[in-house]
Formats: sequence, structure tokens, C-alpha cells
Amino acid sequence: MLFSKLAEYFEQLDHTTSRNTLVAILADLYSQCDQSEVRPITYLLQGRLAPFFKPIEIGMGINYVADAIGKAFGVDRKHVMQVFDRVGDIGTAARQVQQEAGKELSMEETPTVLEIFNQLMAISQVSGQGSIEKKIGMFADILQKLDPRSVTYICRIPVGTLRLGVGDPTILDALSFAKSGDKSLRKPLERAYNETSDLGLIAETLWKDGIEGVEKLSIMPGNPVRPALAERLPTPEAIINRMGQCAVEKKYDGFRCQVHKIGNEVKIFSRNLEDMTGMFPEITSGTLAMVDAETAIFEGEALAYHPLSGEFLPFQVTTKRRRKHKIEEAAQELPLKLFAFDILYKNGENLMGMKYVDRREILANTIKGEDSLIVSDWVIADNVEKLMEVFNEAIESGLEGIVAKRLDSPYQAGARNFNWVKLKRTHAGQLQDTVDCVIVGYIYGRGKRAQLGAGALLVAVYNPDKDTFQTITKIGTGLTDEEWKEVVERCKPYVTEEKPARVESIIQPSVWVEPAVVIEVLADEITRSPVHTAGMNGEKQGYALRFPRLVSFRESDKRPEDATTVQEIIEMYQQQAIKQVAS
Ligand SMILES: Nc1ncnc2c1ncn2[C@@H]1O[C@H](COP(=O)(O)OP(=O)(O)OP(=O)(O)O)[C@@H](O)[C@H]1O
Repeated sequence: MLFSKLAEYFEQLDHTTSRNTLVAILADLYSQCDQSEVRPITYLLQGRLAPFFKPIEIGMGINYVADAIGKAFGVDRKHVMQVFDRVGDIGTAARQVQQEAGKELSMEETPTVLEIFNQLMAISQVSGQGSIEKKIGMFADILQKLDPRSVTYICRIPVGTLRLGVGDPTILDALSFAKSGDKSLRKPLERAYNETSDLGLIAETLWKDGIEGVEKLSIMPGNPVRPALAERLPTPEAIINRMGQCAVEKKYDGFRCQVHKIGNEVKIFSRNLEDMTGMFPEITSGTLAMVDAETAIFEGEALAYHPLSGEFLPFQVTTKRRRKHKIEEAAQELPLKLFAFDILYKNGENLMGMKYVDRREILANTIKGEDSLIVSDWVIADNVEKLMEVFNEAIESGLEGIVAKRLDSPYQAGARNFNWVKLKRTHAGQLQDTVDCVIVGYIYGRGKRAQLGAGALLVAVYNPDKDTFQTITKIGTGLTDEEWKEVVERCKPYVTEEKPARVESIIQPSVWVEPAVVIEVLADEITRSPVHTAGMNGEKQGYALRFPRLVSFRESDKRPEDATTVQEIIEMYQQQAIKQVAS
């Protein structure tokens, strides 16, 4: 496939406002791909050269891309940046500069997708002295070979603004449609995705070995597994009624880490599967010193802990780590402990299908001693009193609650179900848990707020079945002026003229925002609503949050698709009724 053809698809995806059309365009694109193209095209669709957990970057910011545009079309960077300042997008600026220079090529003259992909990959691998000059030169060479549309889209890749609004589930649907004409392959594709997190690998395997090949893909050290997640139940009684005898663990309030030990190498992935190894030197060295296995994948929560007093430091203290530039120093000053609570893989064996109790035994035998790694405690409870004992102990030591786990449960990658149930401390008159929402727009304010740029935020939750974002509330109060400014600043790169294809909204905000910024919201109650689309179904009204207020920004550890789901909202709504009856 010629790169210009791919750029044509990019343009179509860019301009659609409907999620069904997104799937149709993508399925059409995939049906044109051969085996060698399907993997690179999958990464390029996400503006990348590799799955997002591999830190392969082109390594050129806006100024260097501007340099390359100037070099390709015979002008200086200053001129390119002037055009960029006027049009607000580096791709459009490049197209304009190309046109001014009279160097537009026709679509038929462009190289293939594979040629361009390999050249971009080569740029990402240039390092050392003089690397910037080299990268600029190589990118300029690419630009000289492209038609105007391709120039537009390719310039957005290194600077991270190729936002086609294509979510991972949408790609899975499209792969299924391209290969079978319907959604029937979605389930096995999704399982492989939950275990390997690599859409490119899955697409390539599907093309090469069919769905049977995809069914053989499973957990592999180096590829993060999508984390198992916890459901909610409103009371300790509800937990015992539903789960019967179960394991109870403290719920640590820190960073979820998935640690991969591959021989002498360690990789640590965050809740949203980013490679965060660099942030946790003490956990890396602890893993090498204490883990008795050649290869292993285990999970835990990393937080600041004072071993002498047995005191857990609050999340705000733990997160200081993110802001510190000198990680090594931070690791000395405020060493984190990883409380390991599960193991998924050991020495070539996939443990995910094993029962919780058996995995726990293996975990205890794998981590030797207690230092920067600590195997977390668990007790068996079959009554409310026992469960509350652990709960109260957790609260006393500064934690926020417990997680109850089914004794015979497997590790289900990417699933939120009743294998794990969380119970947090709550305050009267508030929902039992915060809701993670995605900003999809804002509404201009009057008076002082107008000067700040926003009056109310329109926020949404995630519908994984449809891969859409459905609105659930407007947040208009509870933010300081500083916070408003910060919200607007964070949304700025994602502002878009048209409604993003994956957003479902009846309310028309003043400004649409691509789903990207995740915020944690606390509310008093969930109510039914005729104006919000979350959970709206035919005649049935949607759901809304009452008295919502911003608690924190979550985009560092949650992607928009990790936001609270509509299903969770419906469950929280039902549980709120149970709780009201109980109290
Ligand atoms: N013992 C434990 N077992 C499992 N998870 C734990 C444990 N202790 C802490 N956690 C953390 O608790 C998280 C779930 O709780 P919480 O609802 O507070 O977090 P969240 O990020 O808002 O939700 P989620 O991760 O479920 O989307 C898990 O993702 C994990 O990071």
C-alpha cells in the first residue's frame, strides 16, 4: 500500500463523527493490508511505531520537525513556525509550506507504507553525537517524497498530535470485521489483547496464522498484562453474602506495579501499562536480589512505608516521587516498598489459570525475605466480624480499605468482576467510591470564569461495549481559579472543532475536547437523567452525578479507556439504594 493511500484513510478517520463509521473505515483499510503491512499500520494508526509500552520514539519535538519541514522545502524554521502559529497545527503548516514552495507531489509518486515506516524506525534509532541533525535530515528526506495529505499527517506523528480517536476496542472490532465480516472474532482477539497488550502483534498473527494462531498467543515476559480489577459491594455483609469464604487483603494506596523479571533485566509497568521502570530503582534492585526465579511476572502496590513504626504514608507523599527529577535521590530519601499480592508467571509457566490460593503459595515461595519487596498479608474470612477486623486494621494503619478475593479465582486479565471486591471507607452523604471521568468538552462561563476560559466541564464515563464516552455530569463548582486554569491548559491540546466520533452527548458544549484527560470526581449521589447519555437506552433515561467535584487528575495512570464504565455506574446506582435501605 502506498503511504498516500494510508493518509487518505487517516483523513477519513479524522473527519468522521460516528463510531460506527470509524469501524467501517478501519475495516476497509485492514481489508487492503497484506501480512507485512498490518502490524506497522496498526501502530501508525495510534501515532506510534511500536506498542505504547515500548518506549520507541522518533525523538523529534516541534522545533526539529519545523527544521525538517524548512529543510525539505527550502525555507527557514522561523518561517515554518510563523505559519504554524497562524494555523495551529504542524501538519497543516507543513502542507502550506510545501505548497508555497511548489513542491507538491502526486499521490502515485509516494513510497509505500512499509518504506516510510522503516525510515521512521531508522530515525528513532539514531542516537549519539550529531543525532539531531541526522534525524532532521532523514525526516526532511521523507517529506520530500510525499504528497500534501501525507505530509500533513506524517508531521503530526513525532509531535504526538495524530489523534485519530481510534480506541483499542475499535481496532479489535475492525480486525474482526476485516477478517470475518462481523464481530465474531472480537472475543478471542480481546483475550489475546488482555494478555499481550500488543495490537500490532495480534493483527499480524491473525493475518499469518488465522484466529487459531491468535488463540495461542498468551502472556509473555516483557509485554504487560492488562490488570485484573476489583468490583464494588456496598457493605461487609454484601461481600460475605456474595463471596462466602474469601481472602481479605489490605488495600494499599500507592502505585500499582506489574513487575517483569527476565533474567537480569527488570521492567515495571504502571496501572495503564506504561513502562515506568526508571521511576522505581529500589524495586528493580529488590527484584533482582529477592526474586528466586529466572523469569517472573508479579504484581503489587508500591508505596512509602515506615517499617519501624509500621506506618503507611499517604498517597500524596508517595506521589511526590513523580515530581522529583532525581529519582535516585528520592529513592534514598523516601524508599518505596512493593507489597506484592499476585503472581502471573514463573519460569516459563503461565499461572493465570491457577486458583488464587495456589498462586499465593507460589508468590510466597518466589519472593525471598522482606526488604523492598514484601509479600502482602492475607487472611481467610467467612464472617463479617473477621472481615471488619482486617478493615479496621487497614484504616488504623492509614490505608483506605480492603480487597476481598475469591479463593478459587483465576487471574482474569483486563476483567473487572467479583473475583476481587473492594470496600473503602466512606463518608456519610457521599458515594462509596470516586468516579473517574473523561473531559469531553467545556462550556464557557460568564464573568470571572469567562476570563479563565471555562465555566463548566462536560465529563463522561466509558462504555467498553461500544467503545464510546457517554456524558454523566457537568462540573461547575468546587474548582479554584488555579484549578480551572490547569484544566483548560490540560485540555488545550485536545480541543477539536467537531464532536469527537467516540463521544455520545445530547448537550452541546461550547468547545469539544477529545477524550484524553481523566479526572477523579467525588459526588453525593447518582440520579437518573434525561440529558446525560451514560446508560441511556432507548426510552430509558441516562445516569448523572449529583454535586460532583474534582478530586484529582488521573491521566498519569489512567488512559481514557480506563475511566469508570457505564456498567460500574449502574451498579453503584443500585448499591446506593441497598445502602440507603441498610442505614
Ligand atoms: N491487596 C490488593 N489487591 C489488589 N489491588 C490492590 C491491593 N491493594 C491495593 N490495590 C490497588 O487498588 C486498586 C483498586 O482500587 P481503587 O478503586 O482505589 O483504584 P482505581 O484506580 O480508582 O480503580 P481501578 O484500578 O479498580 O480502576 C487496584 O487497581 C490496585 O492498584
